[in-house]
Amino acid sequence: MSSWSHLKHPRQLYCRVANTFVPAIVTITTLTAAILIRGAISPIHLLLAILLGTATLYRALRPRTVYLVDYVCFTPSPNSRYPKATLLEHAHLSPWLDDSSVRFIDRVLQRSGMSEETHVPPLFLNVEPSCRLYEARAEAELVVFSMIDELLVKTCIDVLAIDILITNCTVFCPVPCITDSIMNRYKLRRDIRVINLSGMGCSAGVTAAGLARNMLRVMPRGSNALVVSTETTGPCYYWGNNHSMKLVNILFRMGGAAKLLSNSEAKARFRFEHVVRTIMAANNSAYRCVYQQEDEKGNLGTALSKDLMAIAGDTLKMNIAATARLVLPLSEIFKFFRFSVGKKVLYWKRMAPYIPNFHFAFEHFCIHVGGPAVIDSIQHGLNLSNKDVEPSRMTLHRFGNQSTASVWYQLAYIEAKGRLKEGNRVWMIGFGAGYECSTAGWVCIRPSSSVDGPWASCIHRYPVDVSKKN
Ligand SMILES: CC(C)(COP(=O)(O)OP(=O)(O)OC[C@H]1O[C@@H](n2cnc3c(N)ncnc32)[C@H](O)[C@@H]1OP(=O)(O)O)[C@@H](O)C(=O)NCCC(=O)NCCSC(=O)CC(=O)O
Repeated sequence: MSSWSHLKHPRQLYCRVANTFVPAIVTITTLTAAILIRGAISPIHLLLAILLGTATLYRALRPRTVYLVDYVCFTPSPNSRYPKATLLEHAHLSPWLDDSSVRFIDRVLQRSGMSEETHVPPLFLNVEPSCRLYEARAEAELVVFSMIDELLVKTCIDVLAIDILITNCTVFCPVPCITDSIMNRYKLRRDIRVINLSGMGCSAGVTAAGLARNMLRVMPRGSNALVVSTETTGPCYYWGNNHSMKLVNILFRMGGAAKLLSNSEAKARFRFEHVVRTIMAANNSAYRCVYQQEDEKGNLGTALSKDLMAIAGDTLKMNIAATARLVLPLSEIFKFFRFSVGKKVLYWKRMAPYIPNFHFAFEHFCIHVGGPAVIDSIQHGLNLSNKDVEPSRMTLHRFGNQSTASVWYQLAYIEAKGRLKEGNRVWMIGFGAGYECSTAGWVCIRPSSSVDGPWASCIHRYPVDVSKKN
């Protein structure tokens, strides 16, 4: 297949010609005609010709607006349900875990804010889930392929119309990579742009969407990007007794989200407004606060530092400073600016911290489901109400920490509750290893007309009261 083979596709061919060649030909012809006959026409006509040419050229070359056509969240099978009692029983039966670890698992499970209905892959039904490569691959393929199948049906897109494929998965990075498995299964075109992100933690889903946006902004109109975000839980399993590393086994669950982005508005449900990334990896404690390592016995796992909440709060503050000027009205920007100058330039130590009111900019908030303490910390940091963080708490309750996909389950929750209206603005806030905070703003063009996806069978039971810790 040559690099032009996709142009055999009539829609692609039409878009390429309409977007690239027609504006260029119109511009060149107009300017040439104007120059050739400039003696015969008045200066005003010449000026108009130049203006028309410039406008046409600007329209052809300006960065394009990017849209979300639709998204799908992985719906786990009821067979993969993982009650807390199963995890605890396995901990009791495990020959490797000491009493302190079993007590720790029990205590954190009770305070995790999670229900009895979260999901894991079948290998977790073993007392010690030793994950081999084929099992990790099976988990990744189950989640990724079922989501893409559903997304293709939902959006009615031909696989040959996909121009960009981006996947993100932190821990499982096989050879060939997940993008190659997708290309192999769906027989995607050879000339598409393919990117596989790994090691980037739970903010990578927002990062991947931002990357797709940047690419679509400069591609021919009508280009499409498939972005697939997941985390495989099997390879994350930690066998040892280090509590900070054990937390991952307790909080993380199976999940994923697939999204179709496009630079054509046709069929789009959301407009992608902005993306802001704040990366704190230059700071040592931020760099170490989500850290893959081996414990003293050589067991591989990822340690979550007790400082994580404070670091997440600091990273969010920096992200807010960059996001505020993009989304807030001038009055709020001015108040925030006055606070920043007072605090940082004039050193007014007793000045009360000013938290911008983001309700001026967004109607809905999708905050990464790191754990109950992470959600509490962000709620406090942004001065949000319990209603604002309800999608986050309910997603944690129903599905656990699904890493990078969790913000999409929250969007699905808001839609399933019928709360998303045309013109509503959504703020997605992802946190992840690095330490990184990636935020994205979306405007709803068309809310979902039906309740489908992961909340379909249980939305009538939500919200539930999670304030009482058992
Ligand atoms: C773990 C919790 C559910 C515990 O709930 P509470 O805070 O209500 O209870 P608590 O403070 O009494 O803590 C219960 C016990 O857990 C211990 N504990 C808490 N955090 C710990 C940590 N990071 N390492 C080791 N132990 C820890 C406490 O010391 C206590 O032990 P003892 O009983 O011995 O006193 C909560 O603290 C929480 O949500 N933590 C955030 C988890 C987290 O880091 N999530 C981010 C995942 S990474 C992610 O999503 C993004 C990404 O990076 O990619």
